[in-house]
Amino acid sequence: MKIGIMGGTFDPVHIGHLLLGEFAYEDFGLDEIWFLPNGNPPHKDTATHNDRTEDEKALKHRVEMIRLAILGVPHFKLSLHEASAVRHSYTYRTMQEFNSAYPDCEFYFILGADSLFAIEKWRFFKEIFPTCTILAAMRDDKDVKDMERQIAYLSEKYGARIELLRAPLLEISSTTIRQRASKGLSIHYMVPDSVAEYIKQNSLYREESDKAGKQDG
Ligand SMILES: Nc1ncnc2c1ncn2[C@@H]1O[C@H](COP(=O)(O)OP(=O)(O)OP(=O)(O)O)[C@@H](O)[C@H]1O
Ligand SMILES: O=C(O)c1ccc[n+]([C@@H]2O[C@H](COP(=O)([O-])O)[C@@H](O)[C@H]2O)c1
Repeated sequence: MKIGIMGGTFDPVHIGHLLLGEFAYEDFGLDEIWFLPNGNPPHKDTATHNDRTEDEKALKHRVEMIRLAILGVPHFKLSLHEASAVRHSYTYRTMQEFNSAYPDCEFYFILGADSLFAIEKWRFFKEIFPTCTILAAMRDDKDVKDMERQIAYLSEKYGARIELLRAPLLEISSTTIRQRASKGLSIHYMVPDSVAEYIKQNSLYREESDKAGKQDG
């Protein structure tokens, strides 16, 4: 089996993530795409620092939104392998564990340009390359030439196997969605309807004063 791993923080999952998964699935003849939310990303400020309950609550929301976003798509699965708010999520470790647990599977790690250009800062990043082929999509200001240069650089220096993933360019990020939701602006069409509804129902990303107002009213 050929498995695509769509790793991310997914705070929240958006159509940019889903499109990467879908194009990787089709263009590389993959059998399944596993969405892999990281529980405790060492590199992002999702942790509420010393408040384990809040971290767990936030992780539960991120996981639930993926569950809703991929509902009814048989080739999209949710992997809870990194879904611990306590243990740090490191890609090298997860990919080594996947390789050991599923020796008959071939893994493809899907990421966007920002991740491809930052990968040398990841924990024990050289250990990732033997475990998978990386499928890298363009994003933001990185064009095909920038991508090809970075792919050639990582391939020559570390023997990495990296392919360019050609998916529609979408200037959408979880940051933009959180910012829009916090101001009460529409996030429709940036996330699946079910995810927009979940964010609304649970008052996610709202200013604290708004949440208090909602509870009062
Ligand atoms: N619009 C997009 N185009 C291409 N790649 C994307 C896009 N959005 C996210 N990705 C990629 O998906 C992976 C997971 O992304 P992540 O969950 O951090 O979302 P994000 O939108 O980058 O979040 P944030 O704005 O909070 O940093 C990363 O490898 C990232 O590069
Ligand atoms: O292992 C690491 O050190 C590491 C550092 C940064 C990012 N990653 C992984 O890269 C994927 C995309 O990360 P992000 O920050 O865009 O959500 C996700 O699966 C992260 O766990 C991994």
